[in-house]
Amino acid sequence: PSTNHITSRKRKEDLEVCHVILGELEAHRDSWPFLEPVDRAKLPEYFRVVKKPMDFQTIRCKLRDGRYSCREAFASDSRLVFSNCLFYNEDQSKIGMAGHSMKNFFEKRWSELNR
Ligand SMILES: Cn1cc(C(=O)NCCN)ccc1=O
Repeated sequence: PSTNHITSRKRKEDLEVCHVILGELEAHRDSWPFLEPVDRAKLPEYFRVVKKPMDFQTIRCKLRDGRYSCREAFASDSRLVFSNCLFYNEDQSKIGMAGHSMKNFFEKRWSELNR
């Protein structure tokens, strides 16, 4: 029971950190390309090249449904949003620049909350 108690407290702390960061990502001025899944109807080729699409709405649903086992699983989905973006978009494009901005913001806040 004691180890389970620790893991459940740790898990609660992990989920809290994820909620804080996700809220900040969603509220960021440069979040607009990432708030919802890329539109399959508008960009069919996107789904041919990006094997694991991810976005903040999907992350929000997974967090709400308790589908993140730990904070690192949340971090890896967050990083997937940014790596997909920088793979598909030119660095100097509007969406590419938003991706760099959001990636830098995430990594800064992630390191601050995990210090
Ligand atoms: C992340 N990402 C988003 C879009 C997009 O069109 N988002 C909807 C903006 N309203 C296109 C390419 C891409 O990599």
